[in-house]
Amino acid sequence: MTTLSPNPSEAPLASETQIRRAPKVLLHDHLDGGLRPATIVELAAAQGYERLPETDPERLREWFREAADSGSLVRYLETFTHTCAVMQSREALARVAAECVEDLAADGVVYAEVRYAPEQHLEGGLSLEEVVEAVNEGFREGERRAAAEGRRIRVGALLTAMRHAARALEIAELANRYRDLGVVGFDIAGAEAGFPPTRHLDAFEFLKRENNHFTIHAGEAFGLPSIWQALQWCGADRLGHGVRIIDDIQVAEDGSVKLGRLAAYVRDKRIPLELCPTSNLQTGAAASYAEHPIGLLRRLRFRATVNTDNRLMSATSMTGEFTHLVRTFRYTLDDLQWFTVNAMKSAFIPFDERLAMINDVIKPGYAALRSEWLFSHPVGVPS
Ligand SMILES: O=c1[nH]cnc2c1ncn2[C@@H]1O[C@H](CO)[C@@H](O)[C@H]1O
Ligand SMILES: [Zn+2]
Repeated sequence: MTTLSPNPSEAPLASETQIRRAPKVLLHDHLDGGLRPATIVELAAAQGYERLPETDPERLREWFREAADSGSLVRYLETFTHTCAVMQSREALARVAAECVEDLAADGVVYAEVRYAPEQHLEGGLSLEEVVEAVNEGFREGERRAAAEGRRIRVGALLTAMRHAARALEIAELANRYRDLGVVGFDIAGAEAGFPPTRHLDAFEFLKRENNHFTIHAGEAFGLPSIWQALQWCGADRLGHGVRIIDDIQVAEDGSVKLGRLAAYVRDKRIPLELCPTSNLQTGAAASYAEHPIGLLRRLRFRATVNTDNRLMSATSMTGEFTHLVRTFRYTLDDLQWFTVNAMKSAFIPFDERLAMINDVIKPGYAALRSEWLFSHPVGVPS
């Protein structure tokens, strides 16, 4: 008896090599959370920054992972002092941005929205505009280097305002000014508890009047009220994390599920959730991969996406995140394609470009991987 196709109920799990080669889309990645450790060490030495906790790149890599693994978002965020410290000149910003794109392309990411807070890069005397232009220049350089290596990637910038500060309107205006110049949207980040998104209502109202796009970090360290405000007061297009929407979902002992009004709204309106599993384990938003709400949210068909958040602090990559999920939830290539298409549908670039990415890049990429088993054995011989 020959097998015509893999039994769907036993579809093979994606291997790590397949996952790396699969086209991936990343919506939530911080530029200042993804530096190469060797670059931090070099930039610090060149700039005379003497406060790095380690000067050996491998020890520094480990220091970031450990320091970020505290169970608290506030402690996690303290580690960014060192990355931001070395990102204060045009050259440093362009270099970090170019390397970011190269690293994402090598990981098989075909489209990414990378965010950073321009207001955190002014200590060397740059203006907000110069910061944005330096990062854009780096992104374009990274795309060219990736193309020269035979890798295709497109990267858009999201400008973040820090929620404890008071510059959100200014940063939103900056995002709007650079809208057709490499910046695709706006975000707020930083410590969540005590800094509700409604503090920055003027920025969100401005962007809505301009028909512009924004996401809001909400429902990570703080729960449903933060998600509710981000959506119903501020009008966010997407939720950065949003993982705590789980607090509004009840699963009974017989397995039946009841959604509260907010969770139902999020699912019905197809609000994208920028989930970042490893980051959530570090900040205490989830106890383990197995208990991470992404399993349930995927089953309930929320618009769930998979993201890295901070590749340095979380010692991760898109391949790493997908690999953890495949091992934990036994996801197949079909599941990974589902997350990827969800992410591409939720990107802030124009609809026709999203559609072309889905139909001409993502689906053919997964189809090629899925069909490999056909060519792994001679005709007439059972696989
Ligand atoms: O998971 C997160 N939650 C909230 N804020 C974050 C997270 N990761 C990074 N940042 C903050 O965003 C700034 C701009 O990139 C970073 O400097 C960090 O303070
Ligand atoms: Zn984040």
